[in-house]
Amino acid sequence: MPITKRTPLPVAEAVNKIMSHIQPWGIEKVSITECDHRILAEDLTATHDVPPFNRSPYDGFAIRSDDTKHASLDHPITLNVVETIGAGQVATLEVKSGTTVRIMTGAQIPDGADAVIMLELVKELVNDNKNQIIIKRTVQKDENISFQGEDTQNGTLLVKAGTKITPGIVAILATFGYHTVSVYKRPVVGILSTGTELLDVNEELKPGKIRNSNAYMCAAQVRAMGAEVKLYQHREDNFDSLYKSIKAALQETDILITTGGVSVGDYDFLPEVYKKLGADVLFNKIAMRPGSVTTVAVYEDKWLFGLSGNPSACFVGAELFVRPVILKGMNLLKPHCTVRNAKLSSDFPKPNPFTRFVRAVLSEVDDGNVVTPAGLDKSSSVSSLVEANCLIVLPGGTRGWEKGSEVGVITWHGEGSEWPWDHPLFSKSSAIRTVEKQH
Ligand SMILES: Nc1nc2c(c(=O)[nH]1)N[C@H]1C(S)=C(S)[C@@H](COP(=O)(O)OP(=O)(O)OC[C@H]3O[C@@H](n4cnc5c(N)ncnc54)[C@H](O)[C@@H]3O)O[C@H]1N2
Ligand code: MOO
Ligand SMILES: [Mg+2]
Repeated sequence: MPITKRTPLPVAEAVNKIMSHIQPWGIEKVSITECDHRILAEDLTATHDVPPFNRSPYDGFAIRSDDTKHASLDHPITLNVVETIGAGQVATLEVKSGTTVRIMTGAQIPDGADAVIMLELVKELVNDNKNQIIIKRTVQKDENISFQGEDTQNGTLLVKAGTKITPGIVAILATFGYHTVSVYKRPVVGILSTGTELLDVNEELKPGKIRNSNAYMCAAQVRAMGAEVKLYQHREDNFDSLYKSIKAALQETDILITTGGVSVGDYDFLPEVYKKLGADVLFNKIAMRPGSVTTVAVYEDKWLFGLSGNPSACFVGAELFVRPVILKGMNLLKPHCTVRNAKLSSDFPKPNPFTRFVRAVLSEVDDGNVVTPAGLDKSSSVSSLVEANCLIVLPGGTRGWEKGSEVGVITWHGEGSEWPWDHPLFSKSSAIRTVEKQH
């Protein structure tokens, strides 16, 4: 018989419990071509100045500015072109008074030169078989020179460990010669859906059956979190087969997410599976909606997430609880969902005995953020997940919220947050009337 008596834990305590069990996933070296979106396990410090030498930002002529001191429309000056260099070439001659080196963008400024004049601003001619230029204006010392170190100086800390690698960071890696880089390992996350009613995506509907959407949804969420997914064939609600499949999956995964079978029904076998495994169940009831039956357990050095079978509850469980385990284990500085504040665009009249996470659409308007509940607010809803880009967080013990209320919002987009739960995000409104908390 399933365990029917459960004590709901406040969300903050549930997240806290999880955080105190997280171990780092370890470090590995990966190639610069394979490091996108990975989390840096080392600080990136400039190992030389950028640019490493003074260079020309234009196609033009490297000159001595002093030569142009008296140049004007009425008194043009003439310089002899002694050499031509492109980027990657270094001049062999020094620029002496009366001479110039034709220089292309990116080439090192030749010795003797202290300025560059653009091609368009000179007149070129050949005189007596010699290439010459005529300049009709003065050029200041240091004009049009990109100086060594003006971008970055040797020794500057550019990116801290714990940062997600972006294309810009890849440019930094390449600039400083990192063909491999230390990153945090990605945990292998197994996903195994349970339910006799489940069909695979390629199967036709049959009476009483539905297609398994949770596994594919969770896989997409987990990949977006940067972990590796191992998708298992869904299983029927049969204790022996579930126990065997879960035990086997735990051999090859760091985290095993199951969906469904975690509540108190006759065919909800996950609680018994945890028992037989001897897993340490951190909690099996949370004071939240949806996803109140979300169960998290640790077994040896593995994690078991028993997410609800209801699609929206499953989605919320993954964002709230799986996300920080994956990301904190990679030492990401901000492993939780991003936190925002917004104004509610319409009444939300439902009472909230538990903290409620309402799927919603957050949009920025001129005078701040506005948030609108998305679609059917039932934990079984799948359609409300289409538009939703955030969850409104409504504290437990309230009877409903009026349009215009300031509410806290969390979103899986954005930079993440360090710890969204230790201060109330939430939400002031004259509309709140508190109710007795129900368990
Ligand atoms: N007497 C009680 N009944 C229920 C309680 C309770 O406290 N007492 N809790 C309810 C809540 S809240 C939720 S949420 C669900 C959770 O149920 P389970 O996690 O045990 O999930 P199942 O029973 O297997 O399925 C629930 C629902 O979701 C559908 N489902 C399951 N797997 C998938 C999938 N992979 N893809 C799409 N849809 C899936 C399933 O067909 C059911 O409709 O329990 C309530 N009951
Ligand atoms: O766990 Mo249920 O999703 O609270 O409805
Ligand atoms: Mg059930």
